[in-house]
Amino acid sequence: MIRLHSVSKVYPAGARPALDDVSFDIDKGEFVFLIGQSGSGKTTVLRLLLREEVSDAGIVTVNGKNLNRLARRKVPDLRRKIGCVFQDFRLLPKKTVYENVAFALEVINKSPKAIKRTVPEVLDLVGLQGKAQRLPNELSGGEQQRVAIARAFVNRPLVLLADEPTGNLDPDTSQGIMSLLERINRTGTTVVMATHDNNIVDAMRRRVIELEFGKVIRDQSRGVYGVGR
Ligand SMILES: Nc1ncnc2c1ncn2[C@@H]1O[C@H](COP(=O)(O)OP(=O)(O)OP(=O)(O)O)[C@@H](O)[C@H]1O
Repeated sequence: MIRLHSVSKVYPAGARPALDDVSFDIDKGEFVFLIGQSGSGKTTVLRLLLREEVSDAGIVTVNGKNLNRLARRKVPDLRRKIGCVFQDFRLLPKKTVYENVAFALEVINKSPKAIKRTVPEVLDLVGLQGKAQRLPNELSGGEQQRVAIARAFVNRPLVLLADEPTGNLDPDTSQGIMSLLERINRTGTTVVMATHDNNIVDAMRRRVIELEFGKVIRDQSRGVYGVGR
């Protein structure tokens, strides 16, 4: 589903490469943690997968497409296959929960009928039944992240990328968000999550890819946060 082959990335203003000869494969349906200190390159990996950045060397492949060669007009198609969740939720503040999720379908021209059917289904899935008419600022952080996940997942993407999704949440709330991501993963969606949260990584025992100064220093199935360095 995802392949990085000898990928390097140097930002124009960057003193050293953000990624330096990084290679790994992620199969369809895997759940992978990307860990590493601040600045180790985790977000850069996610940005390459979304084609927000292009690698300087090596090949990035998503769903069989070489992103280095992907025409600009094909980028929206790629992004439709990838849902994204961030630490800071990024909801539209003046839209309700329902509208935030519906908007993700409106922009890809889904019919009003399909939207009416799908949005309540996905709000149910994330445990927000009954909160559809709330505004984001009327929700807790955990609930806001559930809306963000609903929005990312409503289009049934092949891949869900999550950049520190629990970074602003307390441990209990984080646990709930992780259960939800696991559920989404069980539907067959590949999940790649960048995180600093050692408790979560240790509890989940999923594949761990660790970066340090832009290099992969560990790639372990059923890994924990701090072992194997
Ligand atoms: N737009 C940019 N221009 C210049 N350098 C950048 C840019 N974005 C990131 N970098 C640098 O690239 C390196 C990798 O950054 P990246 O954001 O991928 O790390 P990260 O592991 O996600 O960090 P964090 O955990 O803090 O989010 C860092 O040295 C960072 O300073």
